Amino acid sequence: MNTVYIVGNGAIGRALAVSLITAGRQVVMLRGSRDDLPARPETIRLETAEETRLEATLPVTSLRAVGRLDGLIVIATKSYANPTVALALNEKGNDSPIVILQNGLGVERAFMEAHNADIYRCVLFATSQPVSDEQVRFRPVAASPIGLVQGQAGGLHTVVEQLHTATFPFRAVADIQPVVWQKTIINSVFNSVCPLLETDNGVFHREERALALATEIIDECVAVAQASGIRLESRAVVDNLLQISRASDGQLISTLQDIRQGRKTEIDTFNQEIVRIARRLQPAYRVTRTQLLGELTELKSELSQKQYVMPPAGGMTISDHTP
Ligand SMILES: NC(=O)C1=CN([C@@H]2O[C@H](COP(=O)(O)OP(=O)(O)OC[C@H]3O[C@@H](n4cnc5c(N)ncnc54)[C@H](OP(=O)(O)O)[C@@H]3O)[C@@H](O)[C@H]2O)C=CC1
Ligand SMILES: CC(C)(CO)C(=O)C(=O)O
Repeated sequence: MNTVYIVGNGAIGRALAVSLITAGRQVVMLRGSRDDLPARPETIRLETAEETRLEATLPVTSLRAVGRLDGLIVIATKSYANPTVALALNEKGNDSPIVILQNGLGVERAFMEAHNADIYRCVLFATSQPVSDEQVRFRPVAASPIGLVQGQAGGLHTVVEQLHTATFPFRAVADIQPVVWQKTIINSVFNSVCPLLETDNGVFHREERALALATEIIDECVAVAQASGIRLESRAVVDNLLQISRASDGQLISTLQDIRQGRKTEIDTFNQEIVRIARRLQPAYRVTRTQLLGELTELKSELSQKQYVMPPAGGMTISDHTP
């Protein structure tokens, strides 16, 4: 049986690990951000849509501690870690296929530059969030599509079979790029507007003005997608945004959680990547709303990392950030 190596012991990586182990597959979890941990078993509980709880114990070690990886490699880290993770995999002389389970445009680039292996891209139609140190709440919305971005198309169905379970479903698609664009445009709206308004994902189906702003951003980004040869219509993206807004009413987007906890965000692979692509077009496209929202989100993240503190009675202080 082929081992599935999951890099990134976060909300998505853990949900995938439990779904695979409880279906009888072989899994090793590789920590992406830590290389100082001894190998040890870890028990993870998964709360799924039907309120059923699945539990699995799996080996957890660090990416740097393992030797050559012979199996299927799944990348479930945050995308800003990709250059470092791709380099660490490259140092192992690795040629196992890689599947990238991340949001964002161009997130596969670091792996394509570092590896000759087959590289697949998945667009996640699921939400997953930690409930405690051992427990994750996971909700699949639909089977997550996987498509080839580098290498031989013949392996796609085998890769999907290796990852697909009833708990965390996947499906093969011939062309993943339109799906990547649609989801990235949706992320460019959710992951900037919600953190800036300090509100939950439901705002677009509740508030007409928020939906009007979302539609303007979507129109800007769809024009860039179409000029880049991607078949995508604004109406379909707006409908999908509204579905997600209704389904995740009350939930806080990951970017807002990242900002509140002083962590980096993935906004560079959403708004800012679309801005870069728009600039390279001949003639260049202007995506002013998308760009401004991306820049404000980046700035908010930077300020939170510098630990600006807003005291309750107004006036701002800057806390001492001596490391
Ligand atoms: N959660 C969700 O509902 C959804 C998530 N996604 C996407 O899935 C991907 C994974 O997200 P999610 O699991 O929620 O994220 P989490 O923050 O829960 O986990 C991400 C993992 O990334 C690793 N990581 C973070 N920083 C670094 C670093 N500097 N170097 C190396 N590794 C690092 C850590 O792995 P370790 O702990 O092993 O060190 C961390 O656990 C993201 O691209 C996200 O946008 C898409 C749709 C929905
Ligand atoms: C757009 C959304 C909210 C859909 O799950 C998402 O991608 C996320 O949770 O990061």
